Amino acid sequence: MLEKDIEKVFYSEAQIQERVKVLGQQISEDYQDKNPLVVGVLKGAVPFLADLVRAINVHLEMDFMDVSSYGSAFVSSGEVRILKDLDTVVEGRHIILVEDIIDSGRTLKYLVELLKHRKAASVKIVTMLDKPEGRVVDMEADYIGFDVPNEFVVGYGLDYIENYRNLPYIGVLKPAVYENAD
Ligand SMILES: O=P(O)(O)OC[C@H]1O[C@H](OP(=O)(O)OP(=O)(O)O)[C@H](O)[C@@H]1O
Ligand SMILES: Nc1nc2[nH]cnc2c(=O)[nH]1
Repeated sequence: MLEKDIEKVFYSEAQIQERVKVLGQQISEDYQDKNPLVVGVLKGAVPFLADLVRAINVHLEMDFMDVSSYGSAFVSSGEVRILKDLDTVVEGRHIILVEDIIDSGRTLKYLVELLKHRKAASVKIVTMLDKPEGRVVDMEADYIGFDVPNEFVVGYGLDYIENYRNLPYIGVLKPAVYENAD
């Protein structure tokens, strides 16, 4: 079972779901008649995006991008590459970028600049988690679920070598999990 690998829960399923509802209400108020394009950043944002769009009560469209910036399991390489681009034309659209976490800020900085270059009407960021102590570039989200300390977190989309994304809560792994990894 997955639970046995968890050392500490930072945010429970109930806390997350309650927070997602509030974010959805705020976004609904801010985006009336704007038909935003909600852009999920694969893969980590998928659980959050799935819950968030169902808490938003305005017309919207969805699309996805896949970018890679993580050199190893824990340390960002600093270089962002597009693995899957959007299918939608961005020019003139109000973009809501959905992320599971902002850590160094490099992924979002790259994406925001790209979308502005493509002449988006506006670009705003919603992230479930913000890790301010991890920041190496200047980047802030417009809507934030929760802050987390400078620890490697998993769950609710966040992985450790592709595992634990399906946990409905957010926490940290027991040290033994890392010790037993190859
Ligand atoms: O602020 P940063 O330091 O750039 O880190 C944040 C990014 O790192 C993770 O993605 P990852 O590249 O691990 O891909 P994944 O979503 O597929 O797990 C996360 O989902 C963010 O996209
Ligand atoms: N799983 C996971 N991925 C990240 N990407 C950037 N920071 C983190 C983190 O704390 N956990």
